[in-house]
Amino acid sequence: MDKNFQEEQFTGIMKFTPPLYKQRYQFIKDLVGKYKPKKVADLGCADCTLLWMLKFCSCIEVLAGLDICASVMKEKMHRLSPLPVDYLQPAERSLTVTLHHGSVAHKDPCMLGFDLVTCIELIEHLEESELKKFPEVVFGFMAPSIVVISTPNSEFNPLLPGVTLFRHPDHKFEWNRAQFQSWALETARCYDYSVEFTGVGHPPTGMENVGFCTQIGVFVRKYPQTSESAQSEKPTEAVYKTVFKAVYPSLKDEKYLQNAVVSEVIFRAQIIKRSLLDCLMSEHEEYNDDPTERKSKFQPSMNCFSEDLGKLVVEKSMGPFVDGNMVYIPLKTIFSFPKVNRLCGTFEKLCKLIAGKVTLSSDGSAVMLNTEHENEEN
Ligand SMILES: C[S@@+](CC[C@H](N)C(=O)[O-])C[C@H]1O[C@@H](n2cnc3c(N)ncnc32)[C@H](O)[C@@H]1O
Ligand SMILES: [Mg+2]
Repeated sequence: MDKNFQEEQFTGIMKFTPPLYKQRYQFIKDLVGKYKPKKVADLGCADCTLLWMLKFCSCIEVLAGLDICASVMKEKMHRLSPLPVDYLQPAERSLTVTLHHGSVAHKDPCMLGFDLVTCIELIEHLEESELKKFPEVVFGFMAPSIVVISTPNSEFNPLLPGVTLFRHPDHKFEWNRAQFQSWALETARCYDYSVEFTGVGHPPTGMENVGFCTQIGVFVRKYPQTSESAQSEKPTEAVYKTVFKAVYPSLKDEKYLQNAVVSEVIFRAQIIKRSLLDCLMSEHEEYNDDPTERKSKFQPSMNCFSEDLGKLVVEKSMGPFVDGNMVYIPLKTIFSFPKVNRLCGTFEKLCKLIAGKVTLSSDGSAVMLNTEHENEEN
């Protein structure tokens, strides 16, 4: 028996493991993993569960949902808001999530420029007049690189207990594989897409001829969109109503980048200061000399810092030192830490981001920390 399908005596209880809706969402997640789209729109997004799952895909920078029913979208849309952790540790990517109230039978410029458009269990809910307009809106107007459409495969229905006509009372139709494939092939031909058919929800052993429980068409646009074709028919009027918008904190935003860099610089400087003072104290104990005299001329060997995790190779000339009550940690040393390096990119950017936020030596080349605070803490 197939591993994701369990059945008892065929006419008895049948259930998919994982549940079919989860298999559909996982199919989309896998596709996102494969194609790495930046902008994804989910049409007929209902309670936004798929969008919520997709917000964790780090390639995605724009997520949009559309549904004709505003109340179902609003039910759990708070799940799409940033969490406290998103502010504490802003991600490197930017992410904007928007929900629109409207119909897939209408064009709206907010749906332009997407890489992937998903329509999961949507088309069978469309009235005949809406279904007629759907290809022109999705493939002609939105024209994303990839469209995924899933819909029930009616050939599987005899295996589902209790299903007489349709699987759901709101379904306007349910197609067999030949019907779906002929509609999909004609749509693909008309709008210059290729289409491949697959599905989720395997039939039980011996019943393979009925096909998947959910049939899926993956449409890929044949030619890259030219700016001319993208511009050719832009309606001036927005018809959808935006019901939700969240802009996630991101290191792409200078404000969050500055916070992250300043905290990292202070954190690194504190660690170096502590190692330096520990070295100083152990050398003092070893030689039993006058620590104040030693302190003022102390320039440690880099061995003191060799155990600092993740530190790049540091030249001896970059070494930190103590002068009087101040510890000087050269910015070059701090820049050599991988995380600081990655966040800033260039040394100039590091200097710019911390200017006015971190106390620097008069020539601006080193972070200055007071040794006094160290003693107060102890
Ligand atoms: C069966 S639900 C599928 C929900 C979701 N895609 C999923 O897979 O869990 C179909 C959704 O399509 C929405 N819908 C129906 N007609 C629509 C239309 N013309 N435009 C946009 N959404 C529509 C319904 O409100 C409903 O939320
Ligand atoms: Mg349905």
